[in-house]
Amino acid sequence: MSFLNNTKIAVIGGGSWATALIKILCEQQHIQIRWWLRNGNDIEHIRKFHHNPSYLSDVYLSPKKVKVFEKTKEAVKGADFVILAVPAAFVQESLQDLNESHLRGKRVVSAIKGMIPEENILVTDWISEKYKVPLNDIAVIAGPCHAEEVALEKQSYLTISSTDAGCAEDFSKLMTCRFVTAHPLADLYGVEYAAVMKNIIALACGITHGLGNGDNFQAVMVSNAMQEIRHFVTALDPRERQLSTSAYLGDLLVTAYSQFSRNRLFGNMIGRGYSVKAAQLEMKMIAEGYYATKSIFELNKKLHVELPITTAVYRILYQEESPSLVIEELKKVLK
Ligand SMILES: NC(=O)c1ccc[n+]([C@@H]2O[C@H](COP(=O)([O-])OP(=O)(O)OC[C@H]3O[C@@H](n4cnc5c(N)ncnc54)[C@H](O)[C@@H]3O)[C@@H](O)[C@H]2O)c1
Ligand SMILES: O=P(O)(O)OC[C@H](O)CO
Repeated sequence: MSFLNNTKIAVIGGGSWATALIKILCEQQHIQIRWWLRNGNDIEHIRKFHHNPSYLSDVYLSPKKVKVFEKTKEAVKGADFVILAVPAAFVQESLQDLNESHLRGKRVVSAIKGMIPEENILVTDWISEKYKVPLNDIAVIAGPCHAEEVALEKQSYLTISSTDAGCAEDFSKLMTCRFVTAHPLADLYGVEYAAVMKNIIALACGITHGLGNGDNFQAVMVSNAMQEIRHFVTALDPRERQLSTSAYLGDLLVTAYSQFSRNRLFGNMIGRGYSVKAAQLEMKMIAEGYYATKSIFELNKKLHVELPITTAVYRILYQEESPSLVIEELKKVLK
């Protein structure tokens, strides 16, 4: 019997990505999914009707495979893998009832493309420091993949990155199904930082589009962004990496250009004149790039890497500078 049979997976989070990941996992024949959501009404609804009423409500969630829990402690009980799929800003609050013992012996997979705000550290580092999970038992899910397209069963690709090849390979098998191909990769930090930074770039693309700039300028910004990502990631973790592959460039492209991108949508509202508060209130979904901008900007105070796009977004979001003036200045430094 392969390890895929009867694998128990806890999923933490009730948003679109958690729902999409559960849909992918439900493609495995013998699997037990233990799902924690914070919203009690959603829990009731899923138990009764087998759909998440708040996100991707068309997705059927097989009751034979999916059990829903009110408490995180219950959800992680006996799990082989624990997937974290809440926005980074809420991960501490979501896991507050857990201690080291609850995650002992389990592999933890972060599906989060963000950093812990205030601490400015990667989610994987936070998990390994706070819960003493060995780094080799930690992985991240990356790649150009929107939950909305998973719901529609559109062919998608994921990258599972870990410092441990076995951990990445095992989890890739669980994530591969009729409409998803998952590949393992051994670049935990590179993949995770690139995923955080692409959200800032998508926000910048949204801002410039909202201001009336076109595809020509966006193409220049995306290509400059790859340099920005390369320099920053290399300063933190120097090594050979193929940044033109889907885990890095692919993810940046889908976020920068897709109609489904939360970060681009959020930026677009800012470009059209919304305040940060108004844009956040208007969106039911979370734009990770808002928090990431501050974390990367703060982290860079020690590294001093040239980050013109991130700096421009920081000035607009956190220093309330005029989007049009900041983007006009940015145009002078991009090549
Ligand atoms: N949606 C995607 O296509 C996609 C793809 C890849 C990665 N991700 C990543 O997955 C993570 C989750 O994003 P998502 O798209 O599922 O989010 P979402 O915007 O669809 O849903 C918002 C989530 O935030 C939770 N939330 C909102 N306010 C909260 C609060 N005050 N306290 C605690 N939780 C709160 C909601 O319960 C819900 O789980 C993010 O890091 C995102 O970058 C998303
Ligand atoms: O494109 P966004 O801003 O919705 O982010 C979602 C995912 O990170 C895409 O891979």
